[in-house]
Parts: sequence; structure tokens; C-alpha cells
Amino acid sequence: MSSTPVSPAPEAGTAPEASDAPVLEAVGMQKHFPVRGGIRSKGVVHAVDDVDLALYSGRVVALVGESGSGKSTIARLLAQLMPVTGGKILLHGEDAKTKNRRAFRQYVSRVQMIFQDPFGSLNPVHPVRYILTRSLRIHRGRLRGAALEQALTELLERVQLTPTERYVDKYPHELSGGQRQRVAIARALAANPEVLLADEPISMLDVSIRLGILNLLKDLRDRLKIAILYITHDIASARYFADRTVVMYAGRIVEQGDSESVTQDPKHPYTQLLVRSAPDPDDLEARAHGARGEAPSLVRPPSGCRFNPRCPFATDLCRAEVPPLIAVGEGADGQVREAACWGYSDRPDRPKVTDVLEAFGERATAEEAVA
Ligand SMILES: Nc1ncnc2c1ncn2[C@@H]1O[C@H](COP(=O)(O)OP(=O)(O)OP(=O)(O)O)[C@@H](O)[C@H]1O
Repeated sequence: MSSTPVSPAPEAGTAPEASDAPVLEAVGMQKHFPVRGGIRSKGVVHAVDDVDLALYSGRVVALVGESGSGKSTIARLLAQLMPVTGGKILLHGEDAKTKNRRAFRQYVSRVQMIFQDPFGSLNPVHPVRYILTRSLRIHRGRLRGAALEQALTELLERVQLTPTERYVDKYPHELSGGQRQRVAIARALAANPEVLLADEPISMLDVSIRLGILNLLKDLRDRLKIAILYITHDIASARYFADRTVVMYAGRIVEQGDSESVTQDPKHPYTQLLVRSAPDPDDLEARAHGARGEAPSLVRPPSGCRFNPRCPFATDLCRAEVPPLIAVGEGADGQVREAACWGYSDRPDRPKVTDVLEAFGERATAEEAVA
């Protein structure tokens, strides 16, 4: 799928005031999917391991990483579309594990998801009016008559589908991709959510309208103080839109910090590869595969750091022990930045991490010389 950046403009997401406590939090979250072959289990896919993540009111966190790194699984776990294998999800500090149907409904109202494909996520046989009033009735049960009509108009205005009468009786196929995504966002807003989990909300849209959708989400962050998780392959859009950026590799967090620092001065060798290869993510794949084989199997992930088979700096330590998130200095927001790389530890046997592309370049030159 294409991940062309929405804009090369280096405008970082402005950080609005945020309350101190997270709205939604994952603590040590883990998801292992069983792999079945015939009757016997053939092990598990380690899709997500030891993930801690906090979403704050009026803040955007971007989750970036290549395909299969576990981003969508994290969103689906946070939406409670499936159970965690380990760890906890906390909503306002309380275990969100659903006790009954009513509690689950309340959770769903507060934590809404927006999907990649706005056409697939909207029922094609119903017009916009039906799609939105249905959501309003589900989440704000008592609305009827004029009040319902008013709420419908407000939703369309909120997502800038105006004049509203132009859109309200249209069917999804009569709308453009961007307009359909706006309807999908309006449907999520009908629940008055505190959290939006946006799983690649712009990647299927035409490049020319991506920025409009990100600006709409920014507006919701700022005006409604919604906490947003923004999942993307495209690190340039994370810089534009997100206050914080969390980088995933093979089911684990490898780096996190304010978006400006992570994207402009990446510390983890994988993030360096991701950033330096932007804006063409295919180039990343080509470099990474050309340099060092495939992304790892998540059924038998590499021991130690999961990036070690592709890392030009990997040592025995990297192959033996999982690196914890290590402080790598202060970010542009004054908060501590972290990278899960032994190169930043004070271990005497640590790898010497420098510039990843230079390292790959040196290897290529050496290989050419041998050939
Ligand atoms: N229901 C499932 N059963 C088995 N394995 C699964 C299931 N869902 C996801 N996986 C596996 O978990 C891993 C993480 O997948 P996930 O979709 O979360 O990655 P992603 O980073 O969102 O990728 P993409 O950007 O392509 O959507 C992958 O190896 C995937 O094949």
C-alpha cells in the first residue's frame, strides 16, 4: 500500500495542554496468535510483546513501523475487539477488562476506531443520514425528532461536510474517498468518544486529500481534546500530525519520544533506516532486504533484539538479550526520549552504533571489493 507523505512541510503537531493522567493506557500488553496446522498447534505468532503506551487528552501519538510490526493489533486490542494475551488496558486508571455487556458498550462509546478503508467500513445500502442517526441512537439513546436532526447536522458540520443538505441523503458510493472518511469520522464522533484509534486513516486516500483529513483530526484533537492514536507507515505524516511518535519493530517498541526529535534525530538503527529512507518506503524495504534478508518470523522471533539480523552493528549481546527502553537524552518537548538498543547502554560489551546507512554503504563497498 502506498504511504506517500502528506506533506514534506516540517510542521510539528502543536502540543495543547494535556491533563497529567492518561485517558487510555496499555501496560505490558501482549498478543500471541496461535498458529494451527491440522489438529496440533504449531506455536504462536508473537504479534505484540511488552508494549506500554499512554494516550492523553488533546494529544496525538503516532504508531509507526513497517507492515506486520503489530500496529493494527495494538489498535484492535485497545478497542477490545479481541482479548490481550498478557498485560492490561486501563481507562482512566481502571482495568478496562469488560465485566458485562453494559460496561463494554460504555467502553466502546469512549474508545472509537476509524479504519483504513472508508468504503469497506460504511454500509453501502444506507445513506449518510441512516449511518449517522443509527450511531447517534446507539450511543445517545434518548435523541429523537428535532434533537436528533440537530445532532446529525452538528456531526456533518464538525467533519466539514457542508452545506450539510448536500451530503445527508447521499449513499457512500456517491461520495469521494475523503468524504467517505469524513462520514466514518462523524460516525465515530456520534459516540462522543474520548479516544480515537485511527488505523491508517489516510493511506487509501488520494494524496491530494490526505492533508485535509489529518487537519480535521488535528481540529478534533484541539477543539474536543480527543486523545488520538494515529497508525501509519509514513513517518513524515507522523512528524506533521503527532505530538509523540512510537516506533514498532516486529511486535516491540524500539523507540519513542516527541515526534520532532524521533523523526529528525533517530537513535535506534531501525528508526534511522525508516527515517533516512523516507519519503519512499519501498526504498526502505529494498535497502533492508538487500542489506540483510527478510523481516523476522514472528513465530520464532530472533533472540535478543528482534532487529539484530538486519542491524549492521549487532553484537553477541544484541543476539542474546532483549534490550530495554533506554533513555537517550531529552526531546524537543523536554521529556526523556527512549530507544531499545544496547548501543545506548553502559554495558562494556555494547555495540558501537553510528549511522546506519553509512554502515550499510560501507558494507556494500566492501562486498563489491571482494567480488
Ligand atoms: N488474527 C490473526 N491471526 C494470526 N496472526 C495474526 C492475526 N492478526 C495479525 N496477525 C499477525 O500479527 C502480526 C502483526 O500484524 P498487524 O496487522 O498488527 O501488523 P501491522 O503493523 O498493523 O501491519 P500492516 O501495516 O500491514 O497492517 C503479523 O505477523 C500478522 O500476520
